[in-house]
Amino acid sequence: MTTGSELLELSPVLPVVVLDDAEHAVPVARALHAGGIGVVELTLRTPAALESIRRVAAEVPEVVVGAGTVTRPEHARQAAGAGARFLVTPGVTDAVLDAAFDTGLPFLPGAATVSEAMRLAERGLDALKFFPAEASGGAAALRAIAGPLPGLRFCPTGGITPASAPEYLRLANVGCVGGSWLTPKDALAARDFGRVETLAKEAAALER
Ligand SMILES: O=C(O)C(=O)C[C@H](O)[C@H](O)COP(=O)(O)O
Repeated sequence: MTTGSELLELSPVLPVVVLDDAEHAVPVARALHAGGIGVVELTLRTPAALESIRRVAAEVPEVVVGAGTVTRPEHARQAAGAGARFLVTPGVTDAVLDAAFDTGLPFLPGAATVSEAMRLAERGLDALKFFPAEASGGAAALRAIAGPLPGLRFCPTGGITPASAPEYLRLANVGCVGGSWLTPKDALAARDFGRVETLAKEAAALER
């Protein structure tokens, strides 16, 4: 996988995972894989994130691990150093964009408006994260954007549920959806990785 567009093809759902404990990283990645999902976005929101990326990259190579919540240039460099194979940002600044390009990794930059999407397209990007998806108009907004910007494809994320995912996945300009529902906080705290596997199975079966 070398481009953002290819990243969109890996799974109907890109699991967005917040880990408080790096000990959970490998069992979560294995549970997702057992459920049929071979990609995971570990968010850089917790002190455990970089170590978690390192562990999944080293111990679960069958899962493509990436870093989410890349909001500062150094995040991009740190994530690449830890072994992340892609980056996801909720939005962009020029510095974050430059740092993401510098890593050479595929990445999904966040955009919530037509103007933001056009700026990213000008930089040669054709696969974007639509964030925050539900709050920014949801599937109706993406349907409207497809008219003027037919060359762009999206991974809508933010407020998406198993119930709302199918409507997004039916859109021609949606490659996959992002969501945190596959790894509920209480399931992780209880080390209930079987639940993660079950949720992954249901997500992997979603049609697009
Ligand atoms: O951390 C980031 O980089 C973000 O941009 C936010 C996440 O993608 C969403 O918080 C996931 O959304 P939920 O599925 O609604 O929990």
